[in-house]
Amino acid sequence: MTPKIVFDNVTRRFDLKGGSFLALDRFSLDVADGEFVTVVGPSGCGKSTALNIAAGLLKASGGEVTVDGKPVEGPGPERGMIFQQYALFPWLSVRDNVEFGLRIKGEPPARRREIAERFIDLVGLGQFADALPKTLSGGMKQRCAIARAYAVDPVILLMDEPFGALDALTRVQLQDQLLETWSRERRTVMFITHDVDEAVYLANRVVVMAAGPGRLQEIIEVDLPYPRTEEIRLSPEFTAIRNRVWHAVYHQQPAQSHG
Ligand SMILES: Nc1ncnc2c1ncn2[C@@H]1O[C@H](COP(=O)(O)OP(=O)(O)OP(=O)(O)O)[C@@H](O)[C@H]1O
Repeated sequence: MTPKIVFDNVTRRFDLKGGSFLALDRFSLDVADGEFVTVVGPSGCGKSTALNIAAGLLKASGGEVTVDGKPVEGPGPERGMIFQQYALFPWLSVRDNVEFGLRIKGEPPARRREIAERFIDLVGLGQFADALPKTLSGGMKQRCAIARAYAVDPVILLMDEPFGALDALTRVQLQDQLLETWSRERRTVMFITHDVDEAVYLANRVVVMAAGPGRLQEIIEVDLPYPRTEEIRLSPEFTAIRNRVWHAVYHQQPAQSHG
């Protein structure tokens, strides 16, 4: 089967005074349709750079990203992006935030409302549909951002540390909610995190990156069944995979020099 997203030797340099900085060096990865891939690695290893190139927010200096075989040339409605900072419109209610993308898509009002309600319920914000973002907790805002991203029906979700700013309990709840939504509304997900447990708990595969320059280090299969549960999280099998990922992230060899 053709992969959904292909990173083919993607390189990104940033211009600096007196030269350039290699942020991502020949990064290659295939993400299958419906797959949940998490990306971990030390700060500065190019995780966001890679994701932003796939989102079409940043251009590659070399190589390319394709989605369904077509080169990414800019943002597109089939790719939804969720950031750590919730990026909600503060003057719009939860419902209007979720409806926003549908409005741009040209959905008629009744249909917008119906879709928005479904996703607001799905993330457990049914009672807060009329609330403004400033009255919500961080976790609720992030659930609203997830509902908004899902509502426009992107086949791909690109998530950059979406739970990074949340407390541990809310984080675990949102992980379960995201997996539940993912299993119902099957999407291809690429999810950046600094949290090794989160990376293993969510993923089919964990992509470990290395810094200096940013590159692919190792891909680790997570051979654990879905639905993921607390039992799985506490199982020796989970711990074994977590330890492998931990080792790959925290005991990296320096890059081999290449001309
Ligand atoms: N616009 C830019 N100009 C110059 N350098 C940049 C720019 N954006 C990113 N970089 C550099 O590229 C490298 C990779 O950045 P990136 O944000 O992709 O890393 P990351 O792995 O997502 O890091 P973190 O985990 O800290 O968020 C970093 O060293 C960063 O300083």
